[in-house]
Amino acid sequence: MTPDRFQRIHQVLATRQPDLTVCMEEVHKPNNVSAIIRTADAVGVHKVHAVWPKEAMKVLSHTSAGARNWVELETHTTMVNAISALKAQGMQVLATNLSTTAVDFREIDYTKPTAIILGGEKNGITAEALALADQDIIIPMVGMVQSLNVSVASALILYEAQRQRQNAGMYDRTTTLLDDNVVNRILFERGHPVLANVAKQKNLPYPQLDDQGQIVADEQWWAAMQAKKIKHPVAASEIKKD
Ligand SMILES: C[S@@+](CC[C@H](N)C(=O)[O-])C[C@H]1O[C@@H](n2cnc3c(N)ncnc32)[C@H](O)[C@@H]1O
Repeated sequence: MTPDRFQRIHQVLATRQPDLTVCMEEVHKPNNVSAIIRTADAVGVHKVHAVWPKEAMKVLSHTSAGARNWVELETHTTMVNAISALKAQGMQVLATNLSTTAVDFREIDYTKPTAIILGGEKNGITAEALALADQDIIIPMVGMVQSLNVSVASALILYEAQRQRQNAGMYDRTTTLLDDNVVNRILFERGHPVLANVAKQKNLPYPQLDDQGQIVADEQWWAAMQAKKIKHPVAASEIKKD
């Protein structure tokens, strides 16, 4: 990994907001999923959540957009599971809902740990998710059309969150809030993609990286690589043996 690339990844990770996320409830159109993930990346969301309508969506979502390489995706089998996981992380859960009781999305304090639930294209958010959420929010509309596209709605809300967090200095960081193990994994997968693929295919643990993002292959890791007869030329050149 070049020093420039390492610096760039480092800067991106420093501005990640682990306590801001979206949860897609049965959003099924790949272009919408991609657009939501792309906006999430742009405002510094580290991980998005989803409950997919069909099993097949899992594969689809994993191959959707370039931004998917930078934003983690956690899938849940039900909204009950998803919302309880988000609440367990201390997040306020906001349900985007086209109802008269929902509050204007700009009235919310997004500097608090926040998860935004987005509903499916056809049916919107389910009654189950609404019952579990802490608050309904709405983007006011005065036109003839009843609703916005779900990815547009997510972008408007995420950018309001970004604006508030920027004003609060929450992006002015030089070190990341993410866990060391998560940072190590991201730096390895993004900084050494060929070798990371080999490690994934061969089911090998990831090596530790030094403070410049270079691989430090300890004896055990090196032995595991040798045992699997890994001879990939890039792999060999990327490893700094202890
Ligand atoms: C196309 S809309 C779903 C419309 C659906 N017929 C309904 O009644 O909810 C898809 C999703 O986009 C989001 N959305 C669209 N317009 C919105 C608005 N004005 N306020 C808040 N969320 C909105 C919500 O997450 C919604 O579930």
